[in-house]
Amino acid sequence: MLNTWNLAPRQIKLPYGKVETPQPTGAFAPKKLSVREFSGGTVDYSENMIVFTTLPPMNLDATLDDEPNNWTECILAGPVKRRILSTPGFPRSVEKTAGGKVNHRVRASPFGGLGVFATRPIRTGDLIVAERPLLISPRGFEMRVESKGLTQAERIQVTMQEWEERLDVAVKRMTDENRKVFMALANSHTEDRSGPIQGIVRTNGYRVPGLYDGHEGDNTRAYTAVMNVMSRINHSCSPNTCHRFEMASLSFELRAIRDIRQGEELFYSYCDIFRTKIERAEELAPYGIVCACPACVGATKETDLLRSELAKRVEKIQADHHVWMKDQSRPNVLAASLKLIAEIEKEGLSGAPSFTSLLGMVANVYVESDNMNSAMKYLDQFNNHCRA
Ligand SMILES: C[S@@+](CC[C@H](N)C(=O)[O-])C[C@H]1O[C@@H](n2cnc3c(N)ncnc32)[C@H](O)[C@@H]1O
Repeated sequence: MLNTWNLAPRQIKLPYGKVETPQPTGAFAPKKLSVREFSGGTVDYSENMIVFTTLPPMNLDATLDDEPNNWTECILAGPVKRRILSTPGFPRSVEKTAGGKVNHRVRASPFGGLGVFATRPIRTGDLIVAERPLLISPRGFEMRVESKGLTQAERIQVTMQEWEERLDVAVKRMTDENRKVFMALANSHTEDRSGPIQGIVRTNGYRVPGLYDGHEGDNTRAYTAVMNVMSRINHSCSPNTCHRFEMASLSFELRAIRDIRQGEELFYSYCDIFRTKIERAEELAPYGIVCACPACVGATKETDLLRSELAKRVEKIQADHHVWMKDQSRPNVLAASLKLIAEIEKEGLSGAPSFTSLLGMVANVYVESDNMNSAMKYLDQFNNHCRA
C-alpha cells in the first residue's frame, strides 16, 4: 500500500509535557491520505513515496503457524523496502535462546508500570530475547511546509495529526494479536497532543540501527521500532542489557552485558550514558522520566567525569599498551587497566565497548607475562563481552 505524501527533510522537534496551545481550527484540517494499492512483493518505488507494507510479505490467509517469528508492520520510504528485501538471507529466522528456554517475564516494576525481569540467572553475552518489531515507522516528523497562516505550534500540531492518521493505517493493517499487544503498551505522551498511536511510538520506540533514508547519520531520516517484550524494558543509566538489530531476520536481539541474577530487573539505556547526570536528565525529559537509578541518585563530579572522559582514558591506555607491546622493558598497563575496570564496574558501565578493550589488554599482558590462569579468566570475560 502506498501513500504519495512527499518526504520533506525538515524534522520537527516534538513537544512534550503539558501542551496548552489551542487545537488548530477546522480550516487547517490534516491533509487526507492519497493511497494506492500495490502487490506485497513490489520494490519499484520512487524515493518520495511512503510504503505501508507487512514484512516478511504475508499471504492473506496466513496464520502464526506460517510465520512463527511474527510479522512487522512497516511505514518505509520506497528504497528502504527494496533494501530490506534484498538483504542476503532475508527473511532469516529469529535467533533463539539456548535450548529455547524463556529467561524473562514482564511484571510490575518498582519504577511504576511494567518492567521485564530475569526468571533465571543470565550470563554476560547470553541472549535474553530476539523479536521482530510490531511496527517500524519513520523516526522524524516532517513539517507540513504548505500550511500558511499557521503559527509554528499549530503547524506542528497539524503535522502530528497527519502522522497519527498514517500510523493508524499501519496499526489497522496489523494482525488482531499484534494490534492488541501494541495498543496495550505504555503511553507517556497523553498531554502533549500526540495521538494515541504516536504516544505509544514515542514512549516505546527503539531507533533501528542501519535503517535510514539517504545518508547514514541523518537523524531526520531514521526509523523507530516498537516491540512486544523489549518495549517493556525500563531505563537505567547503568544498564544490564544491550541490543542490536539484524536486518536479515528483521529482528532485535537483547543480550546481557553483565551477569544478571534471577529476579533482577532488566534495563537498557534510553540516553547516552557517557554524559553527565545533567545532560542525561535533559535527554530523558521527553520520555517523562526523572531518572532515579542509583547512578543518578549517587552522581558526583567524579562519576560525571568517569563517564564523559572514559573513552579518552581508554585511548590513552591503549596507546601505552602498544608502546609496551613493542618494548616490554617499559611499564605495562596492568595496574591502570585493572583500576579503570574496577571504576567502570562500580559505576555499572560494563556494557561500554572500551570496557571490552580493557579486558583484552589485561588478558594480553597476562599472556605475555606467562600468567595463563589470569589470562584465561580475562579472556573468558572478554569473549562473553564480545558476544554481547
Ligand atoms: C518503554 S516504556 C517501559 C515500560 C513501561 N514501564 C511499561 O509499563 O510498559 C517507557 C516508559 O516507562 C517509564 N520508565 C522507564 N524507565 C523509567 C525510569 N527509570 N524511571 C521512571 N520511569 C521509567 C516511563 O514512563 C517511560 O516513558
